[in-house]
Amino acid sequence: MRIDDKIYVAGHRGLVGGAIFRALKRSGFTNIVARTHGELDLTDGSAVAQFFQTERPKHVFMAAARVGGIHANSVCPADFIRDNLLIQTHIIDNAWKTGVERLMFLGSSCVYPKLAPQPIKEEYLLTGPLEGTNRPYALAKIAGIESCWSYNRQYGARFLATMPTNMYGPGDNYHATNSHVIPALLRRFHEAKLSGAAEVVIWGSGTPRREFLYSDDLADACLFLMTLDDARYSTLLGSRDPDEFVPPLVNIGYGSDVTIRELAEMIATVIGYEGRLAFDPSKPDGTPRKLMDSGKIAALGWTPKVTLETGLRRAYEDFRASQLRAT
Ligand SMILES: NC(=O)C1=CN([C@@H]2O[C@H](COP(=O)(O)OP(=O)(O)OC[C@H]3O[C@@H](n4cnc5c(N)ncnc54)[C@H](OP(=O)(O)O)[C@@H]3O)[C@@H](O)[C@H]2O)C=CC1
Ligand SMILES: C[C@H]1O[C@H](OP(=O)(O)OP(=O)(O)OC[C@H]2O[C@@H](n3cnc4c(=O)[nH]c(N)nc43)[C@H](O)[C@@H]2O)[C@@H](O)[C@@H](O)C1=O
Repeated sequence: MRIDDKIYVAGHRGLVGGAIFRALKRSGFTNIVARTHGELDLTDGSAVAQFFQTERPKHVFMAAARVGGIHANSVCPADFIRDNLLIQTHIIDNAWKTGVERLMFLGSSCVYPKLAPQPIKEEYLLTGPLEGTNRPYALAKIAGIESCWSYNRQYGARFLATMPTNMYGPGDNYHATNSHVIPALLRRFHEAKLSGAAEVVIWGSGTPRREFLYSDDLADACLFLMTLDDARYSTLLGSRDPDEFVPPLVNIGYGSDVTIRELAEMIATVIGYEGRLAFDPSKPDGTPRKLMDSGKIAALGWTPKVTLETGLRRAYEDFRASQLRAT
């Protein structure tokens, strides 16, 4: 990627797309194109075709998707599989048709089997059943990986799929029920502190383990991969032989995980909440553990910088700023 190449960031107002957009600006990239959801609905195939024909970006970061936490995935499975299949199919196909040179598709660690051995290596994809709450979303993401691989094999495209772990950071979705665990608990503990509530209820048993990566670190990893020299980038693009199971896939994780109880305790400390923690077993736990093996990207020279404690403090500042903006 050269500094003046035209780069399209899909989903640039989201958690991840926003971080990628900021990282590109910080790194001096001058020709970034972006559209809000209102300006370009990526589920509309002809609008997407028109956009690519007109703008002709050279590189694409695909951070637009229907995204949500365990509850949103459980109650809207049709929306998650439909929108994600449509968005990614339209972008990938039009990127190929208009000669995009490098494209990064963002999947998620939920593509791996529910009971995959830990830490999860890229090669564990499709080796076992998926977790139920997010199977439709995960299957769409697996189709995205297979699409990148298929376009690489059939058309010589150079599309790469990255699988980030659970993320958090500035601009997150702080909705009380549809969000991921970190933004949800930042809100809940903050409100409990303000109201003097004696306890905060946390969904599930508190025993599932999760690996959390700060969004600016993920953006840094995405730029790192997209700016690799051709020789090293080419090693990531998957096997030419469909029987050799090497998809164009790279895990991006933090390197260690915590239980949801430990996470809640950290958030309580960051916020200064001193009441009790209660657990609600009627809510789903989801996958028991999904710690990824990020050895492939580490071997290329990338590691994360922001610790979970620092990231949680920054995320809480962002939550408070978002509250002030809303008043
Ligand atoms: N957050 C996480 O923990 C993780 C995220 N990921 C992946 O990272 C990527 C980005 O996720 P994240 O930033 O968290 O999600 P967000 O919900 O924060 O952002 C998604 C963005 O996509 C846009 N978008 C959604 N639907 C459409 C559409 N039909 N047309 C145009 N734009 C659309 C949204 O716009 P609007 O809000 O206006 O609808 C929003 O800007 C996704 O591919 C996700 O799977 C992977 C692992 C973990
Ligand atoms: C990124 C990832 O995000 C989702 O998968 P998930 O890892 O289960 O993410 P989550 O953040 O929603 O929950 C993590 C854990 O935390 C517990 N938990 C406690 N209290 C709250 C709570 O208040 N909200 C939420 N959301 N979870 C809570 C919750 O019960 C679960 O055990 C998928 O959509 C999937 O598609 C995906 O890719």
